[in-house]
Amino acid sequence: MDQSSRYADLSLREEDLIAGGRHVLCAYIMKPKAGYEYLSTAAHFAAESSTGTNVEVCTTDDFTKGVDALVYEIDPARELMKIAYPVELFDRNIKDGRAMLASFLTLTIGNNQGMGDVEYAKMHDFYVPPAYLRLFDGPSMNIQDMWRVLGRDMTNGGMVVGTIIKPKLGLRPQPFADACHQFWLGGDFIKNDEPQGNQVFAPLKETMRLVADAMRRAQDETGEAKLFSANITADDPFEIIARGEYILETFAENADHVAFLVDGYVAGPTAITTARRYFPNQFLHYHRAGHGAVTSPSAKRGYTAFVHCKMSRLQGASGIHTGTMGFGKMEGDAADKAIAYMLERDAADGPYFHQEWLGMKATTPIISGGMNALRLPGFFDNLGHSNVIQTSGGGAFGHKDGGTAGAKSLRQAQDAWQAGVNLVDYAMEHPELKGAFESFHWDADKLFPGWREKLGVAAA
Ligand SMILES: O=C(COP(=O)(O)O)[C@H](O)[C@H](O)COP(=O)(O)O
Ligand SMILES: [Mg+2]
Repeated sequence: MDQSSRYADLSLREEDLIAGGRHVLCAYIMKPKAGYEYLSTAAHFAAESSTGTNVEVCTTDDFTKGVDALVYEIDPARELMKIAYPVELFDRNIKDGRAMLASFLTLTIGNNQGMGDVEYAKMHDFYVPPAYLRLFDGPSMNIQDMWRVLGRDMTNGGMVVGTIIKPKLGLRPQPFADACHQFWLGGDFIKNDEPQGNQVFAPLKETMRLVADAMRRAQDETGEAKLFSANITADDPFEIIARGEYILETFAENADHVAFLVDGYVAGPTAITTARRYFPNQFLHYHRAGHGAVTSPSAKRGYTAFVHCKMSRLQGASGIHTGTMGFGKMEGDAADKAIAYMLERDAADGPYFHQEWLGMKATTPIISGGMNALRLPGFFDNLGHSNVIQTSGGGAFGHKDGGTAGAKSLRQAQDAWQAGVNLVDYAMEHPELKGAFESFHWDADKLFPGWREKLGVAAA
Protein backbone atom coordinates (compact mmCIF):
# COMPACT_ATOMS: atom_id res chain seq x y z
CA MET A 1 0.00 0.00 0.00
CA ASP A 2 1.41 3.40 -0.99
CA GLN A 3 1.16 5.71 2.05
CA SER A 4 2.98 8.64 0.49
CA SER A 5 -0.15 10.79 0.28
CA ARG A 6 -0.27 10.77 4.09
CA TYR A 7 3.34 10.30 5.31
CA ALA A 8 5.23 12.37 2.73
CA ASP A 9 5.03 16.04 1.83
CA LEU A 10 7.85 17.04 -0.46
CA SER A 11 6.58 20.63 -0.61
CA LEU A 12 7.73 21.22 3.00
CA ARG A 13 10.88 23.31 3.22
CA GLU A 14 13.56 22.52 5.78
CA GLU A 15 14.03 26.16 6.79
CA ASP A 16 10.31 26.47 7.52
CA LEU A 17 10.34 23.29 9.60
CA ILE A 18 13.29 24.65 11.60
CA ALA A 19 11.71 28.10 11.98
CA GLY A 20 8.47 26.45 13.14
CA GLY A 21 10.38 24.68 15.94
CA ARG A 22 7.88 21.82 16.15
CA HIS A 23 9.92 19.04 14.54
CA VAL A 24 12.93 16.87 15.13
CA LEU A 25 14.59 16.31 11.74
CA CYS A 26 16.47 13.15 10.85
CA ALA A 27 18.58 12.38 7.78
CA TYR A 28 18.98 8.76 6.73
CA ILE A 29 20.79 6.92 4.02
CA MET A 30 18.04 4.48 3.03
CA LYS A 31 17.74 1.96 0.25
CA PRO A 32 14.50 0.09 -0.51
CA LYS A 33 14.58 -3.64 -1.24
CA ALA A 34 14.51 -4.60 -4.92
CA GLY A 35 11.08 -4.04 -6.41
CA TYR A 36 10.04 -1.29 -3.97
CA GLU A 37 9.68 2.30 -5.04
CA TYR A 38 11.69 4.94 -3.11
CA LEU A 39 9.01 7.40 -1.96
CA SER A 40 6.44 4.79 -0.91
CA THR A 41 9.10 2.90 1.06
CA ALA A 42 10.19 6.15 2.71
CA ALA A 43 6.56 6.92 3.57
CA HIS A 44 6.08 3.44 5.03
CA PHE A 45 9.27 4.02 7.05
CA ALA A 46 7.84 7.32 8.42
CA ALA A 47 4.53 5.62 9.21
CA GLU A 48 6.20 2.78 11.11
CA SER A 49 8.35 5.37 12.94
CA SER A 50 5.40 7.44 14.11
CA THR A 51 1.62 6.96 13.99
CA GLY A 52 1.14 4.22 11.46
CA THR A 53 1.59 0.68 10.32
CA ASN A 54 1.48 -0.95 6.90
CA VAL A 55 -2.28 -0.42 6.48
CA GLU A 56 -4.78 2.31 7.41
CA VAL A 57 -6.53 1.58 10.69
CA CYS A 58 -10.11 2.64 11.47
CA THR A 59 -9.10 4.12 14.86
CA THR A 60 -7.05 6.93 13.27
CA ASP A 61 -8.64 10.35 13.81
CA ASP A 62 -7.79 13.88 12.76
CA PHE A 63 -5.61 14.50 15.78
CA THR A 64 -3.53 11.42 14.94
CA LYS A 65 -2.82 12.75 11.49
CA GLY A 66 -1.53 15.98 13.02
CA VAL A 67 1.38 14.13 14.61
CA ASP A 68 2.40 11.98 11.65
CA ALA A 69 6.10 11.90 10.83
CA LEU A 70 6.57 13.26 7.32
CA VAL A 71 9.12 12.52 4.65
CA TYR A 72 10.00 16.02 3.40
CA GLU A 73 12.99 15.34 1.15
CA ILE A 74 14.26 12.41 -0.87
CA ASP A 75 17.15 11.97 -3.25
CA PRO A 76 17.00 8.36 -4.46
CA ALA A 77 20.25 8.72 -6.42
CA ARG A 78 22.11 9.51 -3.17
CA GLU A 79 19.83 7.18 -1.15
CA LEU A 80 19.02 10.20 1.02
CA MET A 81 15.77 10.59 2.91
CA LYS A 82 14.85 13.22 5.49
CA ILE A 83 11.97 12.88 7.92
CA ALA A 84 10.34 15.48 10.19
CA TYR A 85 9.07 14.08 13.51
CA PRO A 86 6.60 16.25 15.48
CA VAL A 87 8.03 16.82 18.98
CA GLU A 88 4.75 15.60 20.50
CA LEU A 89 5.57 12.05 19.39
CA PHE A 90 8.35 11.69 21.91
CA ASP A 91 7.66 10.25 25.34
CA ARG A 92 8.22 12.36 28.44
CA ASN A 93 8.79 11.38 32.05
CA ILE A 94 5.74 11.34 34.32
CA LYS A 95 7.91 12.48 37.20
CA ASP A 96 9.33 15.68 35.73
CA GLY A 97 8.10 16.12 32.16
CA ARG A 98 11.62 15.68 30.80
CA ALA A 99 12.62 13.95 27.58
CA MET A 100 14.26 10.54 27.38
CA LEU A 101 16.67 9.28 24.78
CA ALA A 102 15.08 5.81 24.80
CA SER A 103 11.97 7.28 23.19
CA PHE A 104 13.97 9.17 20.58
CA LEU A 105 15.70 5.91 19.63
CA THR A 106 12.54 3.79 19.72
CA LEU A 107 10.90 6.01 17.14
CA THR A 108 13.68 7.24 14.92
CA ILE A 109 15.80 4.10 14.81
CA GLY A 110 13.42 1.47 16.16
CA ASN A 111 11.08 -0.83 14.21
CA ASN A 112 12.23 0.87 11.01
CA GLN A 113 15.48 -1.11 11.32
CA GLY A 114 13.75 -4.40 10.57
CA MET A 115 11.25 -3.60 7.84
CA GLY A 116 10.65 -6.08 5.03
CA ASP A 117 10.72 -3.47 2.27
CA VAL A 118 13.88 -1.71 3.45
CA GLU A 119 17.25 -3.03 2.35
CA TYR A 120 19.00 -0.77 4.88
CA ALA A 121 18.67 2.58 6.61
CA LYS A 122 21.21 4.41 8.72
CA MET A 123 20.82 7.74 10.52
CA HIS A 124 23.58 10.19 9.58
CA ASP A 125 22.40 13.33 11.34
CA PHE A 126 19.54 14.78 13.38
CA TYR A 127 18.40 18.23 14.41
CA VAL A 128 16.81 19.03 17.77
CA PRO A 129 14.58 22.14 18.04
CA PRO A 130 14.90 24.33 21.15
CA ALA A 131 11.56 23.13 22.59
CA TYR A 132 12.85 19.55 22.72
CA LEU A 133 16.51 20.32 23.44
CA ARG A 134 15.70 22.04 26.69
CA LEU A 135 13.99 18.90 28.01
CA PHE A 136 17.24 16.90 28.00
CA ASP A 137 19.57 16.84 31.01
CA GLY A 138 22.75 17.77 29.13
CA PRO A 139 26.11 17.51 30.92
CA SER A 140 26.52 18.71 34.50
CA MET A 141 30.34 18.50 34.44
CA ASN A 142 33.06 18.47 31.83
CA ILE A 143 36.79 19.01 31.30
CA GLN A 144 36.61 22.40 33.02
CA ASP A 145 35.82 20.64 36.28
CA MET A 146 38.90 18.50 35.80
CA TRP A 147 41.01 21.58 35.06
CA ARG A 148 39.69 23.14 38.27
CA VAL A 149 40.82 20.10 40.27
CA LEU A 150 44.18 20.11 38.48
CA GLY A 151 44.63 23.84 39.11
CA ARG A 152 44.79 24.69 35.40
CA ASP A 153 43.60 27.58 33.28
CA MET A 154 39.80 27.32 32.96
CA THR A 155 39.48 28.11 29.26
CA ASN A 156 42.58 26.60 27.67
CA GLY A 157 43.74 24.13 30.32
CA GLY A 158 45.13 21.67 27.79
CA MET A 159 45.26 17.91 27.54
CA VAL A 160 44.41 15.78 30.53
CA VAL A 161 47.19 13.17 30.40
CA GLY A 162 45.53 9.82 30.81
CA THR A 163 45.85 6.09 30.57
CA ILE A 164 43.89 2.90 30.81
CA ILE A 165 45.27 0.24 33.08
CA LYS A 166 46.44 -2.64 30.90
CA PRO A 167 46.26 -5.58 30.70
CA LYS A 168 42.58 -5.12 30.04
CA LEU A 169 41.71 -7.92 32.46
CA GLY A 170 43.79 -10.26 34.57
CA LEU A 171 45.42 -8.01 37.17
CA ARG A 172 44.83 -8.72 40.84
CA PRO A 173 44.05 -5.66 43.04
CA GLN A 174 47.61 -4.95 44.20
CA PRO A 175 49.33 -5.02 40.80
CA PHE A 176 46.45 -2.93 39.45
CA ALA A 177 46.94 -0.28 42.11
CA ASP A 178 50.72 -0.42 41.61
CA ALA A 179 50.23 0.32 37.90
CA CYS A 180 48.03 3.30 38.84
CA HIS A 181 50.67 4.62 41.20
CA GLN A 182 53.35 4.27 38.53
CA PHE A 183 51.36 6.22 35.93
CA TRP A 184 50.24 8.92 38.35
CA LEU A 185 53.84 9.80 39.12
CA GLY A 186 53.89 11.26 35.59
CA GLY A 187 50.27 11.62 34.43
CA ASP A 188 46.92 13.04 35.55
CA PHE A 189 44.11 10.63 34.83
CA ILE A 190 43.49 6.89 34.86
CA LYS A 191 40.42 5.08 33.69
CA ASN A 192 39.26 1.58 34.29
CA ASP A 193 39.24 -0.30 31.04
CA GLU A 194 35.69 -0.88 29.88
CA PRO A 195 35.29 -4.50 31.11
CA GLN A 196 36.97 -3.97 34.50
CA GLY A 197 34.45 -4.13 37.33
CA ASN A 198 34.01 -6.67 40.08
CA GLN A 199 35.71 -9.79 38.72
CA VAL A 200 36.35 -12.48 41.34
CA PHE A 201 40.12 -12.14 40.94
CA ALA A 202 39.90 -8.36 41.46
CA PRO A 203 36.92 -7.54 43.70
CA LEU A 204 35.82 -3.94 43.20
CA LYS A 205 35.84 -3.06 46.89
CA GLU A 206 39.37 -4.31 47.51
CA THR A 207 40.67 -2.80 44.25
CA MET A 208 39.12 0.62 44.90
CA ARG A 209 40.54 0.77 48.42
CA LEU A 210 44.01 0.18 47.01
CA VAL A 211 43.55 2.62 44.12
CA ALA A 212 42.33 5.34 46.50
CA ASP A 213 45.44 4.73 48.57
CA ALA A 214 47.66 4.85 45.46
CA MET A 215 46.06 8.19 44.56
CA ARG A 216 46.81 9.62 48.01
CA ARG A 217 50.43 8.47 47.82
CA ALA A 218 50.93 9.78 44.27
CA GLN A 219 49.43 13.15 45.25
CA ASP A 220 51.71 13.36 48.28
CA GLU A 221 54.77 12.44 46.23
CA THR A 222 54.12 14.79 43.31
CA GLY A 223 52.21 17.60 45.02
CA GLU A 224 49.71 17.36 42.11
CA ALA A 225 46.04 16.38 41.98
CA LYS A 226 45.26 13.02 40.35
CA LEU A 227 42.03 11.76 38.75
CA PHE A 228 40.45 8.30 38.46
CA SER A 229 37.56 7.21 36.25
CA ALA A 230 35.87 4.23 37.87
CA ASN A 231 33.68 1.85 35.91
CA ILE A 232 30.25 1.63 37.53
CA THR A 233 28.49 -0.01 34.55
CA ALA A 234 25.84 -2.58 35.43
CA ASP A 235 22.50 -3.82 34.11
CA ASP A 236 20.82 -2.86 37.35
CA PRO A 237 20.56 0.87 38.19
CA PHE A 238 20.70 0.00 41.89
CA GLU A 239 24.03 -1.76 41.30
CA ILE A 240 25.32 1.34 39.47
CA ILE A 241 24.37 3.44 42.48
CA ALA A 242 25.85 0.94 44.96
CA ARG A 243 29.16 0.95 43.12
CA GLY A 244 29.21 4.73 42.81
CA GLU A 245 28.42 5.29 46.47
CA TYR A 246 31.04 2.82 47.63
CA ILE A 247 33.68 4.44 45.43
CA LEU A 248 32.91 7.98 46.59
CA GLU A 249 33.00 6.88 50.21
CA THR A 250 36.31 5.09 49.65
CA PHE A 251 37.99 8.02 47.88
CA ALA A 252 36.60 10.20 50.68
CA GLU A 253 38.46 13.52 50.67
CA ASN A 254 39.38 12.86 47.00
CA ALA A 255 35.81 12.09 45.88
CA ASP A 256 35.85 15.15 43.60
CA HIS A 257 38.84 13.57 41.79
CA VAL A 258 36.63 10.66 40.72
CA ALA A 259 34.82 10.28 37.40
CA PHE A 260 32.32 7.53 36.72
CA LEU A 261 32.73 5.45 33.60
CA VAL A 262 29.63 3.91 32.05
CA ASP A 263 29.65 1.64 29.00
CA GLY A 264 26.88 3.67 27.44
CA TYR A 265 26.35 1.76 24.22
CA VAL A 266 25.99 -1.69 25.75
CA ALA A 267 24.27 -0.60 28.97
CA GLY A 268 22.15 2.02 27.20
CA PRO A 269 20.49 5.32 28.09
CA THR A 270 19.12 3.98 31.38
CA ALA A 271 22.64 3.46 32.69
CA ILE A 272 23.83 6.86 31.46
CA THR A 273 20.86 8.69 32.93
CA THR A 274 21.12 6.81 36.22
CA ALA A 275 24.70 8.02 36.59
CA ARG A 276 23.90 11.53 35.29
CA ARG A 277 21.02 12.04 37.68
CA TYR A 278 22.24 10.18 40.74
CA PHE A 279 25.79 11.51 40.64
CA PRO A 280 25.51 14.99 39.08
CA ASN A 281 28.69 16.13 40.81
CA GLN A 282 30.90 13.50 39.17
CA PHE A 283 32.33 13.67 35.66
CA LEU A 284 30.34 11.15 33.59
CA HIS A 285 32.70 9.24 31.30
CA TYR A 286 30.80 7.62 28.40
CA HIS A 287 32.73 4.65 27.05
CA ARG A 288 31.27 3.45 23.77
CA ALA A 289 32.55 -0.15 23.48
CA GLY A 290 30.37 -2.02 20.98
CA HIS A 291 29.30 1.05 19.02
CA GLY A 292 31.16 -0.15 15.93
CA ALA A 293 28.41 -2.75 15.38
CA VAL A 294 26.19 0.08 14.16
CA THR A 295 28.48 3.07 13.61
CA SER A 296 31.16 1.49 11.46
CA PRO A 297 31.12 2.84 7.89
CA SER A 298 30.80 -0.80 6.84
CA ALA A 299 27.51 -1.07 8.77
CA LYS A 300 24.58 0.03 6.62
CA ARG A 301 22.12 0.15 9.50
CA GLY A 302 21.92 1.94 12.83
CA TYR A 303 23.54 5.34 13.12
CA THR A 304 26.92 6.92 12.63
CA ALA A 305 29.56 7.72 15.26
CA PHE A 306 28.60 11.38 14.78
CA VAL A 307 24.96 10.66 15.69
CA HIS A 308 26.02 8.49 18.63
CA CYS A 309 28.24 11.20 20.09
CA LYS A 310 25.67 13.94 19.51
CA MET A 311 23.07 11.89 21.43
CA SER A 312 25.50 11.55 24.33
CA ARG A 313 25.59 15.34 24.83
CA LEU A 314 21.79 15.41 25.08
CA GLN A 315 21.90 12.65 27.67
CA GLY A 316 24.46 14.48 29.74
CA ALA A 317 27.77 12.71 29.15
CA SER A 318 30.62 14.83 30.51
CA GLY A 319 32.96 13.20 28.03
CA ILE A 320 32.68 10.54 25.34
CA HIS A 321 35.20 8.66 23.26
CA THR A 322 35.22 10.30 19.86
CA GLY A 323 37.85 8.13 18.22
CA THR A 324 41.33 9.11 17.18
CA MET A 325 40.36 10.57 13.78
CA GLY A 326 42.71 8.30 11.87
CA PHE A 327 45.72 8.87 14.15
CA GLY A 328 45.26 5.79 16.37
CA LYS A 329 44.29 2.14 16.03
CA MET A 330 40.51 2.38 15.77
CA GLU A 331 38.44 3.11 12.67
CA GLY A 332 38.08 6.82 11.84
CA ASP A 333 39.45 9.67 9.73
CA ALA A 334 40.56 13.27 9.97
CA ALA A 335 37.09 14.60 9.10
CA ASP A 336 35.80 13.11 12.36
CA LYS A 337 36.89 16.34 14.02
CA ALA A 338 33.35 17.47 13.17
CA ILE A 339 32.23 15.08 15.93
CA ALA A 340 34.40 16.89 18.47
CA TYR A 341 33.13 20.30 17.33
CA MET A 342 29.49 19.20 17.67
CA LEU A 343 30.25 18.16 21.26
CA GLU A 344 32.30 21.20 22.27
CA ARG A 345 30.73 24.19 20.58
CA ASP A 346 27.54 26.10 21.22
CA ALA A 347 26.69 25.95 17.52
CA ALA A 348 28.07 23.49 14.99
CA ASP A 349 27.42 21.94 11.61
CA GLY A 350 26.71 18.27 11.16
CA PRO A 351 26.72 16.55 7.76
CA TYR A 352 23.13 17.71 7.10
CA PHE A 353 21.99 20.03 9.90
CA HIS A 354 23.21 23.06 11.83
CA GLN A 355 22.63 22.71 15.57
CA GLU A 356 22.36 25.47 18.17
CA TRP A 357 22.96 24.13 21.68
CA LEU A 358 21.58 27.25 23.44
CA GLY A 359 24.10 27.18 26.26
CA MET A 360 23.96 23.45 26.99
CA LYS A 361 27.31 22.50 28.51
CA ALA A 362 29.92 20.94 26.27
CA THR A 363 30.81 17.26 26.25
CA THR A 364 34.57 16.69 26.27
CA PRO A 365 36.12 14.56 23.53
CA ILE A 366 38.05 11.60 24.95
CA ILE A 367 40.79 10.56 22.57
CA SER A 368 41.90 6.99 22.88
CA GLY A 369 42.88 3.85 21.05
CA GLY A 370 46.41 3.10 19.91
CA MET A 371 47.75 6.58 20.72
CA ASN A 372 51.23 7.44 21.98
CA ALA A 373 53.35 10.58 22.35
CA LEU A 374 54.49 10.53 18.72
CA ARG A 375 50.97 10.54 17.33
CA LEU A 376 49.77 13.51 19.37
CA PRO A 377 51.18 16.48 17.38
CA GLY A 378 49.51 15.35 14.15
CA PHE A 379 46.28 14.75 16.02
CA PHE A 380 46.30 18.23 17.59
CA ASP A 381 47.20 19.85 14.26
CA ASN A 382 44.13 18.30 12.72
CA LEU A 383 41.79 19.15 15.63
CA GLY A 384 43.21 22.62 16.15
CA HIS A 385 43.52 22.43 19.94
CA SER A 386 44.57 20.06 22.72
CA ASN A 387 41.74 20.58 25.22
CA VAL A 388 40.83 16.92 25.38
CA ILE A 389 41.18 13.96 27.67
CA GLN A 390 43.66 11.62 26.09
CA THR A 391 44.17 8.08 27.26
CA SER A 392 47.03 5.96 26.03
CA GLY A 393 47.13 2.43 27.43
CA GLY A 394 49.76 0.80 25.26
CA GLY A 395 51.26 4.26 24.64
CA ALA A 396 52.05 4.60 28.35
CA PHE A 397 52.74 1.06 29.57
CA GLY A 398 54.43 0.15 26.29
CA HIS A 399 57.16 2.75 26.97
CA LYS A 400 60.55 1.05 27.38
CA ASP A 401 61.08 2.71 30.77
CA GLY A 402 57.61 1.95 32.17
CA GLY A 403 54.38 3.75 33.00
CA THR A 404 55.84 6.86 34.68
CA ALA A 405 58.12 7.59 31.72
CA GLY A 406 55.24 6.79 29.36
CA ALA A 407 53.03 9.34 31.15
CA LYS A 408 55.75 11.98 31.07
CA SER A 409 56.36 11.41 27.37
CA LEU A 410 52.67 12.10 26.66
CA ARG A 411 52.70 15.33 28.64
CA GLN A 412 55.92 16.41 26.92
CA ALA A 413 54.40 15.78 23.50
CA GLN A 414 51.50 18.07 24.35
CA ASP A 415 53.81 20.72 25.79
CA ALA A 416 55.93 20.61 22.64
CA TRP A 417 52.86 21.04 20.45
CA GLN A 418 51.54 23.94 22.53
CA ALA A 419 54.94 25.63 22.36
CA GLY A 420 55.11 25.05 18.60
CA VAL A 421 58.36 23.07 18.89
CA ASN A 422 59.12 20.12 16.62
CA LEU A 423 58.79 16.86 18.55
CA VAL A 424 62.26 15.59 17.67
CA ASP A 425 63.85 18.84 18.83
CA TYR A 426 61.88 18.67 22.08
CA ALA A 427 62.98 15.05 22.58
CA MET A 428 66.63 16.16 22.61
CA GLU A 429 65.98 17.87 25.94
CA HIS A 430 63.40 15.42 27.31
CA PRO A 431 64.59 11.86 27.95
CA GLU A 432 61.10 10.35 28.40
CA LEU A 433 60.01 11.70 25.02
CA LYS A 434 63.20 10.40 23.48
CA GLY A 435 62.35 7.04 25.08
CA ALA A 436 58.97 7.15 23.31
CA PHE A 437 60.78 7.48 19.96
CA GLU A 438 62.81 4.37 20.82
CA SER A 439 59.82 2.45 22.18
CA PHE A 440 57.52 3.20 19.23
CA HIS A 441 60.24 3.33 16.58
CA TRP A 442 57.96 2.07 13.80
CA ASP A 443 55.79 5.18 14.33
CA ALA A 444 58.89 7.35 14.62
CA ASP A 445 60.22 6.08 11.27
CA LYS A 446 56.92 6.90 9.60
CA LEU A 447 56.14 10.24 11.26
CA PHE A 448 59.60 11.70 11.88
CA PRO A 449 62.08 10.42 9.27
CA GLY A 450 65.65 11.23 10.29
CA TRP A 451 64.88 11.07 14.02
CA ARG A 452 67.63 8.52 14.71
CA GLU A 453 70.41 10.80 13.48
CA LYS A 454 69.04 13.80 15.37
CA LEU A 455 68.57 11.92 18.64
CA GLY A 456 71.72 9.82 18.24
CA VAL A 457 69.89 6.50 18.38
CA ALA A 458 71.48 3.63 16.46
CA ALA A 459 69.32 1.59 14.08
CA ALA A 460 67.59 -1.29 15.84
O1 LIG B 1 41.34 0.68 25.94
C1 LIG B 1 41.26 1.44 25.02
C2 LIG B 1 42.47 1.90 24.29
O2 LIG B 1 43.65 1.25 24.70
P1 LIG B 1 45.08 1.57 24.01
O3 LIG B 1 45.46 2.96 24.36
O4 LIG B 1 46.04 0.55 24.58
O5 LIG B 1 44.88 1.38 22.54
C3 LIG B 1 39.88 1.99 24.69
O6 LIG B 1 38.89 1.09 25.13
C4 LIG B 1 39.67 2.33 23.23
O7 LIG B 1 40.18 3.63 23.10
C5 LIG B 1 38.24 2.37 22.77
O8 LIG B 1 38.12 2.96 21.49
P2 LIG B 1 37.41 4.37 21.26
O9 LIG B 1 38.15 5.38 22.11
O10 LIG B 1 37.54 4.62 19.80
O11 LIG B 1 35.99 4.25 21.68
MG1 LIG C 1 39.48 -0.07 26.51
